[in-house]
Amino acid sequence: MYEVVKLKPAATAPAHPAGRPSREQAEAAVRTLIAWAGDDPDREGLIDTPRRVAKAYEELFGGYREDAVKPLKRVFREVSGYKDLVLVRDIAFVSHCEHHILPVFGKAHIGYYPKGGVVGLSKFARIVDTFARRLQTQEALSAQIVEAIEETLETRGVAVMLEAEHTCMAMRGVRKHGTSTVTTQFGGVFRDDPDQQTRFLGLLRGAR
Ligand SMILES: Nc1nc2c(ncn2[C@@H]2O[C@H](COP(=O)(O)OP(=O)(O)OP(=O)(O)O)[C@@H](O)[C@H]2O)c(=O)[nH]1
Ligand SMILES: [Zn+2]
Repeated sequence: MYEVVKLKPAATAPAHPAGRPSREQAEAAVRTLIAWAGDDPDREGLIDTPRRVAKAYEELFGGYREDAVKPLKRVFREVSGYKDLVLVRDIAFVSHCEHHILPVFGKAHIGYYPKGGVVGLSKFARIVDTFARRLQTQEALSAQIVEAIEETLETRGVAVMLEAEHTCMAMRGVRKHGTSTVTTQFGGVFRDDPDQQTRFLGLLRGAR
């Protein structure tokens, strides 16, 4: 059922065929949800809430209007021949699950073996952020990050691990707090060589 969606990472969005609704339509939808929850959208405390929620959505889902691979296009080649593993750990992210539109809080860890040069370390956080600020499953988010890096950077291999808490499991439904979900996605030497996966996982567990 949760088949990993093959998104073209460079695509800004799998947009609705009818186009983006207007801001007024978005605000009207929030009014409807407030009334559905059981409150009066016209009372003083709530009158500006539809405007605020639409504005918050602009930010929380800004990833639909960004090109995820653009940050990776600036490559530094003068690295004295460095070709070993680069691992960026603990990239905090907030996403939203596509089933309940509730927050997912997590950390991403990204490793790669450079081939044609290296990229600025902050760029991995930018990629995570762009994909995270879309409606997601954790599996698809993991796969999209690897696919974007593989398609844009010359590497011998890319590895991604995400650890996240899904508030849709904590706040509602089964109401289990503190559950974390771990996903991994491997490309290149990490996919082909179990020893490389072990090295990546070992460095993740290593001294902090
Ligand atoms: N595989 C996967 N599942 C997710 C993710 N985020 C949320 N879910 C799950 O999506 C499922 C949706 O299940 P449904 O039975 O369609 O919806 P539901 O009745 O709201 O499910 P409950 O949460 O069990 O109450 C739930 O089991 C969630 O835990 C994710 O990133 N990956
Ligand atoms: Zn959910």
